[in-house]
Amino acid sequence: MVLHKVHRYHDISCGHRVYGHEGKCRHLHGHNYRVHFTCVAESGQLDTLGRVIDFGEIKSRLCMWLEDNWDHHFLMGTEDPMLASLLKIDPTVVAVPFNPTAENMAEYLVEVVAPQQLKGTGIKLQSVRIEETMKCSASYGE
Ligand SMILES: Nc1nc2c(c(=O)[nH]1)N=C([C@H](O)[C@H](O)COP(=O)(O)OP(=O)(O)OP(=O)(O)O)CN2
Repeated sequence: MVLHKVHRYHDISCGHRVYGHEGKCRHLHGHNYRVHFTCVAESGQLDTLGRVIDFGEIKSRLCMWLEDNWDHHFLMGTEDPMLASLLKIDPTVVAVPFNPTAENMAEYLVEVVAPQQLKGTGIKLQSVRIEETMKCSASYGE
């Protein structure tokens, strides 16, 4: 099937640690993440103006979710034993239902966040790619 794809990225800064990591990533640290969103529509399914979705809608529905929920927050998995102590120190720590690797963050954005944020638009978020550093990224999607 031939698809139209539109892309937009957004930059956020987050703290995290990878609980159980064999090396230095088990320590508290942070990244300047670049999150790439890709939305799709089938050929013939563009809106009356010829768009998959307006770029501004990706910004307001997906990029702003990142800005409001993850940017300048510390992401910590609910299974992480340090979560309770950290929440006492800073209640803005965000408890996420996964170990916050780039892979799990991308999957959560596609499977949980996008269906809520794009509800009513008929648009599907096909994939997310997260650059954790300029050298390393993970993607999830079709
Ligand atoms: N598949 C994944 N591997 C790793 C993840 C991840 O999300 N998915 N995350 C990390 C850490 O968060 C770590 O901070 C990044 O690791 P690494 O690239 O090793 O660290 P640097 O960018 O500092 O790389 P150097 O070139 O060694 O300085 C680890 N792995």
